[in-house]
Amino acid sequence: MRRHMRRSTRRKLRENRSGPGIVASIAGFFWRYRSELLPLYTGLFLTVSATVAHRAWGTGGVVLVALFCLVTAGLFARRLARQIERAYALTVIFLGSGWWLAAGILGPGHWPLPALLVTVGTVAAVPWWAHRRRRERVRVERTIRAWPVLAEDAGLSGSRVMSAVVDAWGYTARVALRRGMSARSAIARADEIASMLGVRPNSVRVTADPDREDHVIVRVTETDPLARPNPWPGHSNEPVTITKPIAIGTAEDGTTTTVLLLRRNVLIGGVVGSGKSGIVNAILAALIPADDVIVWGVDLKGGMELGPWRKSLGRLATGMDDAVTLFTDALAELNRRASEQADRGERTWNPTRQRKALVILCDEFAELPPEALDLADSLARLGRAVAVTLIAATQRPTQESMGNGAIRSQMDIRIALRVRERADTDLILGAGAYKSGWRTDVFSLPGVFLVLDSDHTTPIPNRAYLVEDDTVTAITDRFPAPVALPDRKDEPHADHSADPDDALWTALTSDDGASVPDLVTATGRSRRWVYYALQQLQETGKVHQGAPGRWHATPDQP
Ligand SMILES: Nc1ncnc2c1ncn2[C@@H]1O[C@H](COP(=O)(O)OP(=O)(O)OP(=O)(O)O)[C@@H](O)[C@H]1O
Repeated sequence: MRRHMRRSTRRKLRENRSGPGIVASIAGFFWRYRSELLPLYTGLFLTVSATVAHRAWGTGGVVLVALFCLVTAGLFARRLARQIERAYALTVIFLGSGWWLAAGILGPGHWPLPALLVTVGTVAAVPWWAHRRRRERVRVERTIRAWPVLAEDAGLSGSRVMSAVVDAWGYTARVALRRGMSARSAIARADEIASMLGVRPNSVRVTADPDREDHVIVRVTETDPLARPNPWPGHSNEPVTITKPIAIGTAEDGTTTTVLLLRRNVLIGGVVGSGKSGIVNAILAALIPADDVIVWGVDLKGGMELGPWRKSLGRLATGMDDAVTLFTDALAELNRRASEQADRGERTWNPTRQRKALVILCDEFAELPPEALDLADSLARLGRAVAVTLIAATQRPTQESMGNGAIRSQMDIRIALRVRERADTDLILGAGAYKSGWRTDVFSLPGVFLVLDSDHTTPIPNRAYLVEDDTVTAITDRFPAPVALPDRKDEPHADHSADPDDALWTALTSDDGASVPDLVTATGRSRRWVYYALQQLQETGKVHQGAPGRWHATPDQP
């Protein structure tokens, strides 16, 4: 890349300049390579200044100046961000001041000072020459200088780099366009910019500057941080809840990619093998431990994808008829919640352990029969207030496969993996996304995605966590789906007012636990109901018997 840029910059400069003098060329060389030549310049400066000091000042003056320089430079060096850089700078300052002190008193030609300057100076220069961040910075500076000359090749004549930030994987520059040029036309020139810079295909991303139409942000990724699979990191120590964003991968800039699922529907799209099921797995791995959510799955590949999660799913439908039944029941649950909300006089359903959010996750959404699509449409439209979330994964979310586009318009979070055609990016992310720089046709690796929602408004590539099969087994063994409490319509006792599920848990979590008669009184339900509830909760390890006849909620295991 560097050779390519250097060559074309020189060619352009030759074309633009009329006969540079030899002195100008030599000066230009020493200026251009000033970073690499800094050790030489430092050695020269030390020699000349020590010669002057030796001739002009006495020993006292030299010592004072050396001490002053040592302390001042040392204070500056301490401000460097990295410890290793601070240590290097302090060592060089110490050695340089020591040599200068000796040279100022004895004269720079006094043996062995010249030999020491050359040998110690060369050894000390090696880390400087090798320092990756310095080299990166120099390279970006050169790119910025060369930009106005090279930009013509990419159809961006008149543009200039306003600022640039170098990071571990590349650099990001803010580019001012020539007057009259729109950000959109610069965004369409990402490939030409990559060619102009001589970098890998698809390693340049151009996005609009939110503040100005005549500026764009150019991101050049030199080392792809997403090239390696991103292993699932395990659960954090924080309690998992659907009310907080969950982590599903890592962004190109090294930050964790999180999405908030509560009161939002999710569309995941991408070609075969792009990693849709991988994202579904990452979502499940993060969500399953939350005790304020129950997940129902629809997998029209006969359970191939969601089958391994069966133990942790409240329900799993693997056939067309099952899917229709599941969506019908989900809609009935939604309506039940809505009327319960109305009775309680509450506007929104706030998920708790007893009143869980419901997430319906559907792989191969486009395969659903039309009647299920109608039900899914109602769920997507009406589910937010009662904490029902629909997550749909599909290859191409066309109008037909998304219930004439009605369901697509209800999808608040759009996750786009690799697509084959540009138009498919717009199908997943929304019209105009591609032209605004949201390009996923350039992705080649499974699990690399863009996410668009109210929290993610710039097209930063991410890689989903890769959840291996044994991780799925470990999670499902540890977090089996909670068993629904029996829904028996026993006559409540006259003094009963609380929700029976809430009352049951309150009684079971009290210090002394509760006996069956206590639970009957607390819940207002029959003995049979209580026995049945305890039996189910015991099977899933949620309750245990302490003293004979007394039941306790089992504390959450670490
Ligand atoms: N985040 C990821 N990191 C690395 N590899 C992944 C990731 N996600 C998926 N893969 C790999 O890519 C391959 C295809 O993934 P997956 O089955 O998720 O794709 P898909 O889009 O669901 O395909 P289909 O449309 O056939 O269901 C699998 O071999 C999987 O191991």
